[in-house]
Amino acid sequence: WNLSPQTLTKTTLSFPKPGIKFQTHVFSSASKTCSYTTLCDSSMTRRGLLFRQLFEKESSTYTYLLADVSHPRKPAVLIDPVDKTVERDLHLVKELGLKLIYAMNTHVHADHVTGTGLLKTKVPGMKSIISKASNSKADILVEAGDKIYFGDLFLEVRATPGHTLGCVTYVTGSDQPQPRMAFTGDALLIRGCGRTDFQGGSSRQLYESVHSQIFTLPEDTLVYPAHDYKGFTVSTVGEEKLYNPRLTRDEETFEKIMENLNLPYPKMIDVAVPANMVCGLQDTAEPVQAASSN
Ligand SMILES: N[C@@H](CCC(=O)N[C@@H](CSS)C(=O)NCC(=O)O)C(=O)O
Repeated sequence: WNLSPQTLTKTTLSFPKPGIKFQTHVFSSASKTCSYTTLCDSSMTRRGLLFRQLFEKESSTYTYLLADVSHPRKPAVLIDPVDKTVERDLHLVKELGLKLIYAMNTHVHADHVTGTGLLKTKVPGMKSIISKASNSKADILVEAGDKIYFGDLFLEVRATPGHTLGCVTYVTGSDQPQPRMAFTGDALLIRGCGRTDFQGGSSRQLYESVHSQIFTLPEDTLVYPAHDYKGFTVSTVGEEKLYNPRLTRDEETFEKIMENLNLPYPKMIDVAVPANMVCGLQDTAEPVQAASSN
C-alpha cells in the first residue's frame, strides 16, 4: 500500500444521531480503498460530557465549552472566554440548551481581554473563577486540588505557574469520561510553551510545573492549550513528552531557550493585564476562597 497524502480524503458524517460527529478518513491507492473513523476532536459528546473548542482569531485564543448533558439542567462552563466572542459563545450555549454556571480563566491574560466580566453582565447568577495566586478579582478563587463541579462532572485545579505567577491547569477527573482532558492555558502549548518574561514569569518554575503537574498525567490525556499560532488544535501528554522542542530538553537548556525567545510584547498588554486583574469588567461581590473541594 502506498498511502500518499494526495489520495487522502476526509468526510464528516453525522452518525448515528445528530450532534455526535465522526470523521471518516478514506485512503485509496490504485487498486484498493480503506477507511477508518474517528470522533472529531473539536466537538464531541462522551458519556454526558459535551465539549466544544472555539477560536478567537485576532489573539489566536481557544475558548472551551464543557457541559454535563446527562444532568437535567445541563450545567456548563466556559474556559478562557474572550470579550470579542462572548456573543458567539452565548448564542451557542443557548442553542444547545445549556445553563452557563462558571466562566473561568487559566490565568491573567496579557494579549486579550477576558470575556468573563462581560458574561457576568449577561448571565445572571453565573460566577467567575480564577486562581487565588493570580491576585485578581473573581467570584471564586481556586487553589490546587479544588474541584469545580458542573453537574456530575468536575475539573480539578492544578497549579502550573511559570508563564505567570497564578497560572493553573484544569483537568477532567480520573473517573470521568476517558481519555482525560487538560486545559493548560499558556503553561503548555502544542510543541511550545508560554513565554516567561513578564507577569512574574519564571522559566525554572514553568519547567517544574509542566514536568510535575502535566507530564505526570496519563499519556493519552488530551492537551488543550489557550493558544495556537500554527493551526494545531489538540495534542496529548505522550506526544508533548516526546516532541515538545522546549520541554523535552534538560532544565538548563530550557532556561536558555526561554531567555532567547526575543518575542515582542503582546500588543494589548497595557490594556489587557489591568482589565483582566478584575476579570474583564466587573463589579464582584466579595470573593470566596474556592469552588467546591470534595
Ligand atoms: N503577538 C501576540 C502575542 C504572542 C505571544 O507573546 N504569545 C504568548 C501567549 S499570550 S501572552 C506566548 O507565551 N507565546 C509563546 C510563544 O512561544 O509564542 C500579540 O501581540 O498579542
